[in-house]
Amino acid sequence: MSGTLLSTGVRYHNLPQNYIRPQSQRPQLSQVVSQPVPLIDLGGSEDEILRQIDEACRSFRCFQVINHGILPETMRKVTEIAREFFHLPIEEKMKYYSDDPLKKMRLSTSSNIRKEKVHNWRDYLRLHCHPLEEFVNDWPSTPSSFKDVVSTYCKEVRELGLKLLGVISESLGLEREYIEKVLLGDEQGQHMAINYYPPCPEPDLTYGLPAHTDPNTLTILLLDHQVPGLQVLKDGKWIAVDPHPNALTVNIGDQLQALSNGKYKSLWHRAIVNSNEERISVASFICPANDAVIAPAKKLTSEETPAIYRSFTYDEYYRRFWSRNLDEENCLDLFK
Ligand SMILES: O=C(O)CCC(=O)C(=O)O
Ligand SMILES: [Fe+2]
Repeated sequence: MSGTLLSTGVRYHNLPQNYIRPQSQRPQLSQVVSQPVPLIDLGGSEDEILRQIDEACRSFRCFQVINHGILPETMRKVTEIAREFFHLPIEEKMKYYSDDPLKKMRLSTSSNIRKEKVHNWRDYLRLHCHPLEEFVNDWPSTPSSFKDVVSTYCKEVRELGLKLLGVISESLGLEREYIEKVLLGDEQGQHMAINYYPPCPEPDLTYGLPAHTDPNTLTILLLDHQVPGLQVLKDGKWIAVDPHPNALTVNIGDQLQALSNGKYKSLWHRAIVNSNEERISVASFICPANDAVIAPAKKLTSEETPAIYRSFTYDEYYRRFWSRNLDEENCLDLFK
Protein backbone atom coordinates (compact mmCIF):
# COMPACT_ATOMS: atom_id res chain seq x y z
CA MET A 1 0.00 0.00 0.00
CA SER A 2 1.41 3.36 -0.90
CA GLY A 3 0.13 6.76 0.17
CA THR A 4 -0.29 9.59 -2.29
CA LEU A 5 2.05 12.52 -1.95
CA LEU A 6 0.30 15.87 -1.71
CA SER A 7 3.24 17.91 -3.02
CA THR A 8 2.43 17.35 -6.67
CA GLY A 9 1.86 20.99 -7.55
CA VAL A 10 -1.84 20.22 -8.15
CA ARG A 11 -4.09 22.56 -6.20
CA TYR A 12 -7.05 20.71 -4.64
CA HIS A 13 -10.49 22.36 -4.65
CA ASN A 14 -12.12 19.86 -2.30
CA LEU A 15 -10.74 17.92 0.56
CA PRO A 16 -10.61 14.24 -0.44
CA GLN A 17 -12.88 12.06 1.71
CA ASN A 18 -10.06 10.16 3.41
CA TYR A 19 -8.73 13.37 4.98
CA ILE A 20 -12.03 14.43 6.56
CA ARG A 21 -12.16 13.96 10.34
CA PRO A 22 -15.41 13.02 12.08
CA GLN A 23 -17.15 16.09 13.54
CA SER A 24 -15.96 15.44 17.11
CA GLN A 25 -12.30 15.25 16.09
CA ARG A 26 -12.00 18.46 14.09
CA PRO A 27 -9.67 21.26 15.16
CA GLN A 28 -12.45 23.71 16.25
CA LEU A 29 -10.32 26.63 15.23
CA SER A 30 -12.67 29.24 16.70
CA GLN A 31 -11.74 28.01 20.18
CA VAL A 32 -8.00 28.44 19.74
CA VAL A 33 -6.51 31.20 21.92
CA SER A 34 -3.36 33.25 21.55
CA GLN A 35 -0.85 33.51 24.34
CA PRO A 36 2.88 34.11 24.02
CA VAL A 37 5.11 31.05 24.43
CA PRO A 38 8.03 31.87 26.82
CA LEU A 39 11.00 33.40 25.00
CA ILE A 40 14.35 32.67 26.59
CA ASP A 41 17.54 34.54 25.73
CA LEU A 42 20.38 32.01 25.88
CA GLY A 43 22.80 34.93 25.94
CA GLY A 44 21.61 35.83 29.45
CA SER A 45 23.01 34.82 32.85
CA GLU A 46 23.13 31.10 33.65
CA ASP A 47 20.98 31.42 36.76
CA GLU A 48 18.33 33.32 34.86
CA ILE A 49 18.32 30.79 32.00
CA LEU A 50 17.97 27.93 34.48
CA ARG A 51 15.07 29.62 36.24
CA GLN A 52 13.28 30.47 33.00
CA ILE A 53 13.71 26.99 31.55
CA ASP A 54 12.40 25.36 34.72
CA GLU A 55 9.40 27.68 34.75
CA ALA A 56 8.67 27.14 31.04
CA CYS A 57 9.04 23.34 31.25
CA ARG A 58 6.57 23.19 34.15
CA SER A 59 3.97 25.58 32.82
CA PHE A 60 4.17 25.43 29.02
CA ARG A 61 6.16 22.25 28.34
CA CYS A 62 7.84 24.25 25.58
CA PHE A 63 9.73 27.49 25.04
CA GLN A 64 11.39 29.56 22.35
CA VAL A 65 15.09 30.37 22.42
CA ILE A 66 17.03 33.26 20.90
CA ASN A 67 20.80 33.75 20.86
CA HIS A 68 20.93 29.99 20.42
CA GLY A 69 24.10 29.99 18.34
CA ILE A 70 22.54 29.15 14.95
CA LEU A 71 22.83 31.90 12.38
CA PRO A 72 19.61 33.26 10.82
CA GLU A 73 21.27 32.63 7.45
CA THR A 74 21.67 28.91 8.23
CA MET A 75 18.02 28.71 9.28
CA ARG A 76 16.88 30.53 6.15
CA LYS A 77 18.91 28.23 3.90
CA VAL A 78 17.39 25.10 5.46
CA THR A 79 13.86 26.36 4.93
CA GLU A 80 14.66 27.34 1.34
CA ILE A 81 16.27 24.00 0.47
CA ALA A 82 13.26 22.23 2.00
CA ARG A 83 10.95 24.30 -0.20
CA GLU A 84 13.04 23.49 -3.27
CA PHE A 85 12.95 19.81 -2.41
CA PHE A 86 9.16 19.68 -2.12
CA HIS A 87 8.84 21.65 -5.36
CA LEU A 88 10.82 19.01 -7.28
CA PRO A 89 8.88 17.01 -9.89
CA ILE A 90 6.95 14.12 -8.37
CA GLU A 91 9.00 11.52 -10.31
CA GLU A 92 12.18 12.82 -8.71
CA LYS A 93 10.69 12.79 -5.22
CA MET A 94 9.23 9.31 -5.57
CA LYS A 95 12.80 7.93 -5.63
CA TYR A 96 12.84 8.58 -1.91
CA TYR A 97 9.33 7.42 -1.05
CA SER A 98 8.65 4.75 1.59
CA ASP A 99 5.84 3.84 4.03
CA ASP A 100 8.18 1.93 6.36
CA PRO A 101 8.56 3.97 9.59
CA LEU A 102 11.81 2.23 10.52
CA LYS A 103 13.67 3.30 7.37
CA LYS A 104 16.48 5.77 8.02
CA MET A 105 15.76 8.08 5.11
CA ARG A 106 12.41 8.37 3.49
CA LEU A 107 9.86 10.66 2.00
CA SER A 108 6.32 9.93 3.07
CA THR A 109 2.94 11.49 3.56
CA SER A 110 0.43 11.96 6.41
CA SER A 111 1.82 10.17 9.53
CA ASN A 112 1.65 6.40 9.68
CA ILE A 113 -0.10 5.58 6.45
CA ARG A 114 -0.13 1.82 7.18
CA LYS A 115 -2.05 2.21 10.44
CA GLU A 116 -4.24 5.28 10.24
CA LYS A 117 -7.84 5.55 9.04
CA VAL A 118 -7.91 9.27 8.27
CA HIS A 119 -4.90 10.93 6.64
CA ASN A 120 -3.19 14.19 7.49
CA TRP A 121 -2.51 17.06 5.13
CA ARG A 122 1.27 16.74 5.20
CA ASP A 123 4.20 15.32 3.26
CA TYR A 124 7.47 14.83 5.09
CA LEU A 125 11.04 13.88 4.55
CA ARG A 126 12.51 12.00 7.48
CA LEU A 127 16.25 11.71 7.95
CA HIS A 128 18.50 10.13 10.53
CA CYS A 129 21.22 12.69 11.21
CA HIS A 130 23.68 11.29 13.74
CA PRO A 131 26.34 10.06 13.29
CA LEU A 132 26.16 12.17 10.16
CA GLU A 133 28.80 10.22 8.15
CA GLU A 134 26.67 7.10 8.48
CA PHE A 135 23.59 8.66 6.90
CA VAL A 136 24.43 11.70 4.80
CA ASN A 137 25.33 9.78 1.64
CA ASP A 138 21.81 8.39 1.43
CA TRP A 139 20.16 11.79 1.73
CA PRO A 140 18.60 13.36 -1.38
CA SER A 141 21.14 14.44 -3.99
CA THR A 142 18.75 17.01 -5.42
CA PRO A 143 18.74 19.95 -4.84
CA SER A 144 22.52 19.75 -5.18
CA SER A 145 23.28 21.70 -2.00
CA PHE A 146 20.77 19.75 0.12
CA LYS A 147 23.36 17.59 1.89
CA ASP A 148 25.65 20.51 2.70
CA VAL A 149 22.98 22.88 3.93
CA VAL A 150 21.12 20.31 6.01
CA SER A 151 24.33 18.80 7.51
CA THR A 152 25.49 22.21 8.71
CA TYR A 153 22.16 22.85 10.38
CA CYS A 154 22.03 19.35 11.94
CA LYS A 155 25.43 19.74 13.57
CA GLU A 156 24.57 23.14 15.01
CA VAL A 157 21.17 22.07 16.24
CA ARG A 158 22.72 19.03 17.94
CA GLU A 159 25.09 21.23 19.90
CA LEU A 160 22.16 23.33 21.01
CA GLY A 161 20.10 20.28 21.95
CA LEU A 162 22.84 18.72 24.06
CA LYS A 163 23.50 22.03 25.79
CA LEU A 164 19.79 22.37 26.60
CA LEU A 165 19.70 18.83 28.02
CA GLY A 166 22.51 19.87 30.40
CA VAL A 167 20.53 22.88 31.58
CA ILE A 168 17.34 20.81 31.91
CA SER A 169 19.24 18.21 33.94
CA GLU A 170 20.24 20.95 36.38
CA SER A 171 16.83 22.56 36.42
CA LEU A 172 15.44 19.16 37.51
CA GLY A 173 17.93 19.18 40.39
CA LEU A 174 20.15 16.51 38.80
CA GLU A 175 23.85 16.79 37.94
CA ARG A 176 24.46 18.58 34.66
CA GLU A 177 25.71 15.36 33.01
CA TYR A 178 22.94 13.11 34.40
CA ILE A 179 20.64 13.09 31.35
CA GLU A 180 23.52 12.90 28.91
CA LYS A 181 24.93 9.85 30.73
CA VAL A 182 21.60 8.01 30.90
CA LEU A 183 20.88 8.67 27.24
CA LEU A 184 24.40 7.45 26.36
CA GLY A 185 26.14 10.68 25.41
CA ASP A 186 27.38 10.85 21.88
CA GLU A 187 25.42 7.74 20.92
CA GLN A 188 22.22 9.74 21.30
CA GLY A 189 20.38 9.72 18.03
CA GLN A 190 19.12 12.66 16.05
CA HIS A 191 16.33 12.53 13.50
CA MET A 192 14.80 15.22 11.38
CA ALA A 193 11.36 15.67 9.89
CA ILE A 194 11.10 18.25 7.16
CA ASN A 195 7.36 18.88 7.05
CA TYR A 196 5.56 20.29 4.04
CA TYR A 197 1.93 21.33 4.37
CA PRO A 198 0.42 22.42 1.04
CA PRO A 199 -2.53 24.83 0.98
CA CYS A 200 -5.59 22.88 2.07
CA PRO A 201 -9.06 23.43 0.59
CA GLU A 202 -10.89 22.81 3.91
CA PRO A 203 -8.58 23.42 6.87
CA ASP A 204 -11.45 23.15 9.40
CA LEU A 205 -11.98 19.48 8.59
CA THR A 206 -8.48 18.06 8.92
CA TYR A 207 -4.98 18.45 10.35
CA GLY A 208 -1.45 18.79 9.13
CA LEU A 209 -0.65 16.72 12.22
CA PRO A 210 -3.23 15.79 14.86
CA ALA A 211 -2.51 16.22 18.59
CA HIS A 212 0.50 14.18 19.64
CA THR A 213 3.50 14.18 21.91
CA ASP A 214 6.93 13.46 20.45
CA PRO A 215 8.42 10.08 21.44
CA ASN A 216 11.99 11.38 21.85
CA THR A 217 13.72 13.52 24.50
CA LEU A 218 13.67 17.04 23.13
CA THR A 219 12.45 18.49 19.84
CA ILE A 220 13.83 21.68 18.30
CA LEU A 221 11.50 23.22 15.76
CA LEU A 222 12.40 25.65 13.04
CA LEU A 223 9.10 27.37 12.25
CA ASP A 224 8.04 29.80 9.56
CA HIS A 225 7.19 33.01 11.40
CA GLN A 226 5.10 34.19 8.47
CA VAL A 227 2.87 31.15 8.10
CA PRO A 228 1.68 29.97 11.52
CA GLY A 229 0.32 26.47 12.12
CA LEU A 230 1.79 25.03 15.31
CA GLN A 231 -0.62 24.87 18.24
CA VAL A 232 0.24 23.73 21.76
CA LEU A 233 -2.07 22.49 24.51
CA LYS A 234 -1.93 24.34 27.82
CA ASP A 235 -4.44 23.97 30.64
CA GLY A 236 -6.94 22.33 28.30
CA LYS A 237 -6.78 25.09 25.67
CA TRP A 238 -5.09 25.12 22.28
CA ILE A 239 -2.71 28.05 21.88
CA ALA A 240 -1.62 29.21 18.42
CA VAL A 241 2.15 29.70 18.46
CA ASP A 242 3.33 32.96 16.95
CA PRO A 243 7.04 32.26 16.51
CA HIS A 244 9.53 35.02 17.18
CA PRO A 245 11.67 35.62 14.04
CA ASN A 246 15.04 33.83 14.41
CA ALA A 247 13.88 31.89 17.45
CA LEU A 248 13.79 28.10 17.65
CA THR A 249 10.95 26.40 19.53
CA VAL A 250 11.87 23.65 21.98
CA ASN A 251 9.37 20.94 23.04
CA ILE A 252 9.59 18.41 25.84
CA GLY A 253 9.24 14.84 24.55
CA ASP A 254 8.06 11.62 26.22
CA GLN A 255 11.53 10.54 27.38
CA LEU A 256 11.96 13.64 29.53
CA GLN A 257 8.60 12.97 31.11
CA ALA A 258 9.68 9.41 31.98
CA LEU A 259 13.14 10.42 33.15
CA SER A 260 11.83 13.26 35.32
CA ASN A 261 9.09 11.02 36.77
CA GLY A 262 6.47 13.37 35.38
CA LYS A 263 8.01 16.53 36.86
CA TYR A 264 8.27 17.84 33.31
CA LYS A 265 5.61 16.57 30.95
CA SER A 266 5.73 16.08 27.22
CA LEU A 267 4.00 18.70 25.12
CA TRP A 268 0.74 17.94 23.32
CA HIS A 269 0.92 19.79 20.04
CA ARG A 270 -0.62 19.72 16.58
CA ALA A 271 -0.17 21.40 13.22
CA ILE A 272 -3.11 22.97 11.48
CA VAL A 273 -3.22 23.89 7.81
CA ASN A 274 -4.51 26.89 5.90
CA SER A 275 -6.16 27.43 2.55
CA ASN A 276 -3.76 30.00 1.08
CA GLU A 277 -0.14 29.22 1.68
CA GLU A 278 2.17 26.26 1.87
CA ARG A 279 3.91 25.89 5.21
CA ILE A 280 7.26 24.34 6.06
CA SER A 281 8.56 23.29 9.45
CA VAL A 282 11.78 21.50 10.30
CA ALA A 283 11.72 19.34 13.42
CA SER A 284 14.97 18.06 14.91
CA PHE A 285 14.42 15.22 17.33
CA ILE A 286 17.15 14.52 19.89
CA CYS A 287 16.67 10.87 20.87
CA PRO A 288 18.28 8.58 23.45
CA ALA A 289 20.65 5.94 22.07
CA ASN A 290 18.64 2.88 21.04
CA ASP A 291 19.95 0.77 23.92
CA ALA A 292 19.73 3.55 26.53
CA VAL A 293 17.66 2.38 29.49
CA ILE A 294 15.12 5.02 30.47
CA ALA A 295 13.63 5.09 33.96
CA PRO A 296 12.58 7.81 36.40
CA ALA A 297 15.72 9.31 38.01
CA LYS A 298 16.12 7.89 41.55
CA LYS A 299 16.58 11.39 42.93
CA LEU A 300 13.13 12.33 41.64
CA THR A 301 11.32 9.41 43.26
CA SER A 302 10.42 8.98 46.93
CA GLU A 303 7.90 7.12 49.05
CA GLU A 304 5.35 9.86 48.33
CA THR A 305 6.24 10.07 44.65
CA PRO A 306 7.12 6.55 43.56
CA ALA A 307 8.31 5.83 40.02
CA ILE A 308 5.40 6.28 37.62
CA TYR A 309 7.04 4.42 34.74
CA ARG A 310 8.82 1.10 34.46
CA SER A 311 12.24 1.04 32.85
CA PHE A 312 12.50 0.36 29.12
CA THR A 313 14.98 0.77 26.29
CA TYR A 314 14.42 3.51 23.78
CA ASP A 315 14.40 0.91 21.02
CA GLU A 316 11.39 -0.77 22.67
CA TYR A 317 9.63 2.58 23.07
CA TYR A 318 10.25 3.72 19.52
CA ARG A 319 8.93 0.50 17.99
CA ARG A 320 5.84 0.70 20.16
CA PHE A 321 5.31 4.32 19.16
CA TRP A 322 5.31 3.54 15.44
CA SER A 323 3.16 0.43 15.86
CA ARG A 324 0.31 2.77 16.81
CA ASN A 325 -1.68 5.44 15.11
CA LEU A 326 -0.43 8.96 15.96
CA ASP A 327 -3.71 10.07 17.50
CA GLU A 328 -4.26 7.10 19.80
CA GLU A 329 -3.62 7.27 23.57
CA ASN A 330 -0.26 8.60 24.77
CA CYS A 331 2.38 5.94 24.19
CA LEU A 332 3.98 6.60 27.60
CA ASP A 333 0.81 5.35 29.30
CA LEU A 334 1.74 1.90 28.01
CA PHE A 335 4.93 1.95 30.09
CA LYS A 336 3.45 2.58 33.57
O1 LIG B 1 4.82 21.57 11.85
C1 LIG B 1 4.85 21.79 13.04
O2 LIG B 1 4.75 22.93 13.50
C2 LIG B 1 4.95 20.66 14.05
C3 LIG B 1 5.71 19.46 13.55
C4 LIG B 1 5.72 18.32 14.54
O3 LIG B 1 5.09 18.36 15.56
C5 LIG B 1 6.51 17.10 14.27
O4 LIG B 1 7.12 16.99 13.19
O5 LIG B 1 6.53 16.21 15.17
FE1 LIG C 1 5.66 16.76 16.95
